Amino acid sequence: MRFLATGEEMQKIDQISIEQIGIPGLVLMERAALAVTEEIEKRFSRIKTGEHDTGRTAYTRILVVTERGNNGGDGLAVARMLAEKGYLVDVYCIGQVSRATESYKVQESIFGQLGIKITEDFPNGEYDVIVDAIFGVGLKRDIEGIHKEVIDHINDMPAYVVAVDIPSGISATTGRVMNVAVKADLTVTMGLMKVGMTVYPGHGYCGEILVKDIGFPDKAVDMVMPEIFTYDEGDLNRLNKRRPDGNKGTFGKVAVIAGSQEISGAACLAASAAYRVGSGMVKVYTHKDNRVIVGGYLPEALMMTYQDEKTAVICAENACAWADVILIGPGIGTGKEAECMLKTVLENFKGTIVVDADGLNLLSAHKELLASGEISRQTGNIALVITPHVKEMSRLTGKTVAELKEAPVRECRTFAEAETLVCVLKDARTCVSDGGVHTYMNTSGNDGMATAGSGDVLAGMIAGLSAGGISPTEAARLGVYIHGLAGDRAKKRYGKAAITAGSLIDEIGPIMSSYV
Ligand SMILES: NC(=O)C1=CN([C@@H]2O[C@H](COP(=O)(O)OP(=O)(O)OC[C@H]3O[C@@H](n4cnc5c(N)ncnc54)[C@H](O)[C@@H]3O)[C@@H](O)[C@H]2O)[C@@H](O)CC1
Ligand SMILES: Nc1ncnc2c1ncn2[C@@H]1O[C@H](COP(=O)(O)OP(=O)(O)O)[C@@H](O)[C@H]1O
Ligand SMILES: [K+]
Repeated sequence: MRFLATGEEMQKIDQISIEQIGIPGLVLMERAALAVTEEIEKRFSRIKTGEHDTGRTAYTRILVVTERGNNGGDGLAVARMLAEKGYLVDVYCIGQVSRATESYKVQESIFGQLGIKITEDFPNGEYDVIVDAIFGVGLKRDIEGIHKEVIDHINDMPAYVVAVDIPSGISATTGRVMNVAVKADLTVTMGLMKVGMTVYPGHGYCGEILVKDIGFPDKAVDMVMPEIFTYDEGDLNRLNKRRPDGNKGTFGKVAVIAGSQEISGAACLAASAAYRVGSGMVKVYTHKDNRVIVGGYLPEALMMTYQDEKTAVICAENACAWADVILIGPGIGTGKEAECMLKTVLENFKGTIVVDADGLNLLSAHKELLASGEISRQTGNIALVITPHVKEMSRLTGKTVAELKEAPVRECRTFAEAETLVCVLKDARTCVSDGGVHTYMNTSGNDGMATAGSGDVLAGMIAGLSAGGISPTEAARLGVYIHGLAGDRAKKRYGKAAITAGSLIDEIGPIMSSYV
């Protein structure tokens, strides 16, 4: 588990490290600069290769662009370190002298001692590398005037761009482009990954991202305790180990209420995904027209079918009596039969319910259903997990898609807290909240997963993990994380464009195998 810091949280960590714990700011700055310098050295040697036969030595030319904040201070230290190593370095500083921070001034005075010049006009030369040290986490408002001109100019140049801490112009908190932003090839960020570099559009401006430890003490991070966290591969050990003496009842029974007269695939995908995360038994409740298709796709699935409202309710009642976890919604439509089944499940089931897709559209149209079982949810006896994408969330909350995209973490958490449920707000970066202080933000996966049925697979995975005995919140986080990893494996195997929902299911086993 690793924290992702907002701009404000990172500045607090900085401040506590320096002012309360006593680590000198310049020590942190030198370590930040060293980290950037080393990465440039790895990629560009001092003398350019392949140009010896011209008869003269060609040196790598580097332009460092700074403001007079501490990000600029990092930049000056990078310029000095590279110049000491023999690179040809020019430094261009924007900004008023009066705004210089103390650490910037120290770096500037070292420059004076060494006789390195800082220019106050954008140099005309050609550069191999540009180091962007204009703004870091201190960026506050939209960028205008000379700063905008300089950033536009950097983006027009053919050089390789290295951003110090974060590309200038990206909000470290929201990932928003503050009017204009540097498009980096590499971003070397200090201490913690920033939220704004994880979400879009910010992520798209970072290029390759490296997080460097520059000595912020854990104590400072613990004192701030950032609100957002993500998982990496080490977190797969949160999965339950399978019991060698277990039987199919031990590993959980999942009811998948999915599909309708017109739709059969959703039930197949969700049920199959529930099996692949380890469920002992999966029973599909679907329209009778789907019996042959589901049976053919997944002979392992148990099945019960309905053909009208009355038999739909019987199906839902059977699921309530049989299952440990019920997934309801993929492809069920929004007709009377679907509505009756959802109502029956929400009012009667005493376990974890996962509601997806059409189930969510029905909830939007019948908000009173959200209240059924809320008291039992408050006491922790049962749980409700919802998996809306932003459009479905918009229908549920009445907020616009733009409003939700502006603050997905806040919206996800607020809704989860207000309705006592686990909310999985799906997008390119999916958030999971159970209303608690900390929100999970997923960082696995890729745009190849924007393919029909991908959400059905996720819903089946969450239901299956939860039936295996993992708490609903953890099942939602791990489900989202593994779903993304499956997307990343499928991307390597087939290429992004060729990923299908079915190909995601095939990747689940290898991901889980070493941990379960
Ligand atoms: N405190 C320290 O000594 C350390 C700071 N570090 C670096 O310092 C950065 C943060 O430094 P600062 O807090 O000084 O801020 P920045 O260097 O990010 O920003 C510079 C200044 O620009 C001004 N500004 C903000 N938005 C503007 C806009 N739209 N147009 C014009 N001016 C604007 C702000 O007033 C700010 O003081 C980090 O990102 C990191 O790179 C790290 O080196 C670690 C150590
Ligand atoms: N650009 C993207 N990057 C990463 N994951 C994505 C991206 N676009 C979609 N996804 C993921 O794919 C899934 C799509 O689910 P959903 O919208 O419900 O599709 P469907 O209804 O077709 O199954 C979600 O888990 C979502 O997070
Ligand atoms: K920067």
